[in-house]
Amino acid sequence: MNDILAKILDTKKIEISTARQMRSEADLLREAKSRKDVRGFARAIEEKIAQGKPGIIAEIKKASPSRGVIRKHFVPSEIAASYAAYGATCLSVLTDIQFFQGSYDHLRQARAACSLPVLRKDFIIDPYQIIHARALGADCVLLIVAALSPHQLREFEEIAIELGMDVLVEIHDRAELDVALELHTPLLGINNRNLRSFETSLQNTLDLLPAVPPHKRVITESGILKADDVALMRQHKVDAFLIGEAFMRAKEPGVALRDLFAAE
Ligand SMILES: O=P(O)(O)OC[C@@H](O)[C@@H](O)c1c[nH]c2ccccc12
Repeated sequence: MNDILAKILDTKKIEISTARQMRSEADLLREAKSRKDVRGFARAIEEKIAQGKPGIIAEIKKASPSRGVIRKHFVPSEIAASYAAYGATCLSVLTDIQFFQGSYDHLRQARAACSLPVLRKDFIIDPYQIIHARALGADCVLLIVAALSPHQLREFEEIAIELGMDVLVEIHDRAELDVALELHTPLLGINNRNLRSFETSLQNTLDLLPAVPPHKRVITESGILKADDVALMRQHKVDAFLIGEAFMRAKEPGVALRDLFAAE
């Protein structure tokens, strides 16, 4: 696996073993369980869609391996407040340090600045990170099928649910879809960006749609940049979106969100 995802996952292993030395899993678990402040992530999306509006997960990310630095003026609390003011449904906050210039503090600050449910956006390969997510305040975790075995996916979903969080399972192709369908979560993210090559095509969501059973909530992820992209997805009954770059490049991210969905 000589690709970007493989590099990220190798780095994660080191990050996690260092984190474990700083703080034990048992200690983290105590903190995670003592928090009684979970915000319903999946529920927020369903409520929006029930009102006939799109569910919008607005992402807070400073940089990415494919784009470099996306946003120089980066204040997570300001961005979160702006998203909330202009109608975002949920937040997604990158906590990966090495490749996305994220941080745990970004998540804490963003969540404290609004009342929206928050997804910890990271590459989860160890239960420690799920427990850490809740200790930080996350309401949902991302599980990437390309990064995990079917056994790990089931085990990790269990741990997240046990802590009261929702799970967004991310797929990229048909084989991954079949694995994801074994999980309980209704939230199915179809990434238009291949995490191995970083190429993006919205056609990826459209191609996989017919194979998705009706009880799953499809969230189209990555590469949604213009109103036409939103319209194309809505025509195909895709009502939930995960969008980062298009908002992060704008002066006022919330305004960009409102404008992108002005026709909806
Ligand atoms: O910035 P974009 O193209 O709107 O994409 C957002 C989000 O989908 C993307 O950041 C993403 C999707 N899956 C991921 C997994 C890890 C890191 C990042 C991601």
